[in-house]
Amino acid sequence: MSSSPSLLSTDPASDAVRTSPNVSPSRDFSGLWVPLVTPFRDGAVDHAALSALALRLAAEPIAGFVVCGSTGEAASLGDAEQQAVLATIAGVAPGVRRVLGISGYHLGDTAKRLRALVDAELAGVLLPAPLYIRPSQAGLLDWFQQLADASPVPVLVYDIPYRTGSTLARDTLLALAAHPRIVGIKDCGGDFGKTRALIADGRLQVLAGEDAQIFPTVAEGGCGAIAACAHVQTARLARVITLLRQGRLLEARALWQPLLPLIEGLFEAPNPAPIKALLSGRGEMAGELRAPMTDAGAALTARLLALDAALSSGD
Ligand SMILES: O=C(O)C1=N[C@H](C(=O)O)C[C@H](O)C1
Repeated sequence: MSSSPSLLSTDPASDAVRTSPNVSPSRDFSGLWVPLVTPFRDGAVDHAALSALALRLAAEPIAGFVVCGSTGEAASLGDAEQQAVLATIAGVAPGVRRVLGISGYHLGDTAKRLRALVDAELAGVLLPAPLYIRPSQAGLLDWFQQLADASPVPVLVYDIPYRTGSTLARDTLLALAAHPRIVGIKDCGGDFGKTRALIADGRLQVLAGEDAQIFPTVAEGGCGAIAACAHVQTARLARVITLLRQGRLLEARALWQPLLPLIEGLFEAPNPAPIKALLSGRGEMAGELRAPMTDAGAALTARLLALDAALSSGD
């Protein structure tokens, strides 16, 4: 897992693009975010494994953690469990910025949960469209505006139609960019024209939300990524983003292309089963998931372990 100087280390000047110019630090979400898995053991959250994972990743060049996102299996965690997960991460890595995933379909309840975060010391919240309902664009606009009004911290819109059932239209996102608390988007929208339009507009920070889209998104002007693959090969991924933001395309591509088989493998079964299997194979946690999630299977796990090991030995 070590990274050799030849590929990954940097001279100070080469790492100059760490944050976005002209963006206040508290509203800057650029860089590589790790949407943490939630380790389970014998059916319960394994806080020891979670602490060890957060500590390991805190030493890597990341922008922060996304807690209780889709990769964190938030849908299978009760409220008390979510709070405990957040507390564990804040306890072991207090210096690492935290974004909390908040999803739901009841506007009032979701707003209440947001208002309750006033003392949670979060960098932001990650907010998807209401699940299951499939409202009109006007309804979606209203959902995000009302929740952004209620949020005590900056909001990243989570555009993920294949999970929520709702597509956020380009004009809806551009209208949301006018809200003072909406600062960015985690882009799983599957429409690169929309991605480009948001980057060109410039008001929202665009973060790739699909692991395979990290390179094209940042190469076209996005500022980072929230990606499950960042649990492993973290320094290499962070370096790809830094190099792209510096316009060093060929160097970035040389680091990126060897990652693709691993990234593809990590999404051959529903996320987060493969990344949990890989972390389990590395001895970092049990590979347990909560129903209805099912495990990644022995063959995929073995392939992921081999790909990860080969990347690490080639650094
Ligand atoms: O947890 C997340 O946030 C991520 N979501 C995507 C998903 O919905 O599976 C994938 C991404 O790597 C991380």
